[in-house]
Amino acid sequence: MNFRSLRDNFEPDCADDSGNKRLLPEVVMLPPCLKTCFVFSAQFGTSPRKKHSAEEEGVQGGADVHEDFDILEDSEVEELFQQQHILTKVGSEDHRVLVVHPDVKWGSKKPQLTTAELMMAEAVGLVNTLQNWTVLDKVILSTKAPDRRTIFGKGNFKILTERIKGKPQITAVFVNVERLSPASERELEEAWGVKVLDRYSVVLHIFRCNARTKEAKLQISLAEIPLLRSRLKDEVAKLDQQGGGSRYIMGSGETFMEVQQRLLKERELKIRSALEKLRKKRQLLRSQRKSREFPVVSVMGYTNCGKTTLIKALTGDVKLQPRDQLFATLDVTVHGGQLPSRMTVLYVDTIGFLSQLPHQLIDSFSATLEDVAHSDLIVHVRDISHPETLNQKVNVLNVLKNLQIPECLMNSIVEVHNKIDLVDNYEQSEPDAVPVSALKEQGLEELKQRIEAAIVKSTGKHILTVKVELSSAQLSWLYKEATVQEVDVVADEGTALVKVIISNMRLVKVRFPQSTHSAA
Ligand SMILES: Nc1nc2c(ncn2[C@@H]2O[C@H](COP(=O)(O)OP(=O)(O)OP(=O)(O)O)[C@@H](O)[C@H]2O)c(=O)[nH]1
Ligand SMILES: [Mg+2]
Repeated sequence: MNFRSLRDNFEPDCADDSGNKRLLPEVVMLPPCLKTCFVFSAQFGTSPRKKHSAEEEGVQGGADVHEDFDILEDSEVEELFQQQHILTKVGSEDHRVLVVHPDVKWGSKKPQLTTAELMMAEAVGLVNTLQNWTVLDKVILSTKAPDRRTIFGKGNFKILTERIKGKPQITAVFVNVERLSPASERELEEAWGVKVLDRYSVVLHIFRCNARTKEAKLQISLAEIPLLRSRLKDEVAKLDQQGGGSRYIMGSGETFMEVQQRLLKERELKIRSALEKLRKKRQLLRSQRKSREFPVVSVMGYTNCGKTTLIKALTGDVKLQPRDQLFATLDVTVHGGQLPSRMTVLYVDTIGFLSQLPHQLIDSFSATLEDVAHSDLIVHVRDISHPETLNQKVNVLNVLKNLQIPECLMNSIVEVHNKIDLVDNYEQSEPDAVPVSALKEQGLEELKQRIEAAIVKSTGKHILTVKVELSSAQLSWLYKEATVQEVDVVADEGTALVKVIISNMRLVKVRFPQSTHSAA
């Protein structure tokens, strides 16, 4: 018996004690491959048929979940997202870039688990992610003290300067360090006569180009505040040298610096309060999802490892658009999918991680990542074909630790080795990892089974089949309290075998016979 006929057959049973017609299980608006099945909501009510679609809960569809947030005007967000003049140095123009990687060979600043060549490759990848930006030249130069203003010692600095001067086509130099001080940036720009960028400004620029939703735009604007602050200090220091920065502005009783700082503070407060509004909405969506008992699976991993592709393969959501680009996904989006036992889960697509991503950048995205701490399971996707796959794993786990993810979630992470199609003779090095190719849709059934087992464990759910008397209220109780997966009516007995997924808490209340009981 299929679910549609079930729904038709059992409609008369769905009246509550007061005689009101109860809500029937609704079709959840899931991706096309799932549309044929019904998800029986635990939501019964006395109100007229109120549709509880997954879309209402922020489940996609593909369209951007946060676009539905109507609590903030577009113009309000756009105003806050407008690039500030102190930051326009990255601007909208195209760039021909020289990438320089300072290689620290000794001491505590020497990077572990990676090489200068791999770090250079990642820096080049960042530039190539930007449309119309090209890498014209690249060079690795050693340095003992990357913190000094000119990054390099005299000899290497001279070599670099000559190289830049010898290529007049170069419009910008990307120094692959986390953050340059404004004074250092200014000194280098004066010496080289071109724009000088660090990792923070390049990543921020990528974020700016990829931001689609209000939340992403606000988070980026927030991440820019520290940059604005340090640049402001530098500008004022420059003005002071010319004898102007600390002067009072006529009639205001404030110096130029004080006015600018006040404006910046006001801007920061506006952004934070706008983000807080979105956060409240997010909390609401989260609690709605919880009350519907859809388990939530957060899909995390290094940028470009294939998170979006994997969710697309698991859910069939054709609107998802994986891209060979760093930070293609900047917004947390939620997509419904089904596990082997027909349990519906919500996959959360998240922003990717990057090594040496400045903390302030991560902090500004922490509200987005708040959802992760509230999920039932984390799936950690790794690009197993990447030469730095191990380093990337360490990086992701470190960020997760810093996000204060509950220990039980950290201990139950399902690790996925993605892109096995790109590895010749792939051999599983870590027995607990699940090998897949999200692109070629290989290994997905095994992965779904692993996810299901982990979800059942983490949520304390049970999958069981119970026998119900059709003349009693047992069936409607199950519809209300559990996820009904299958109903087999034994017509001459007046009974039905009902396969359900039920939480531990509700299981205690089940008083009718269980024919099979698989606490999976
Ligand atoms: N060959 C191969 N390519 C894959 C596989 N999975 C993903 N890709 C490719 O890897 C690139 C990145 O995929 P995405 O799914 O956008 O990666 P992501 O982790 O969501 O990236 P960000 O959102 O930028 O962090 C795309 O070009 C995908 O087609 C796979 O299993 N095999
Ligand atoms: Mg993505």
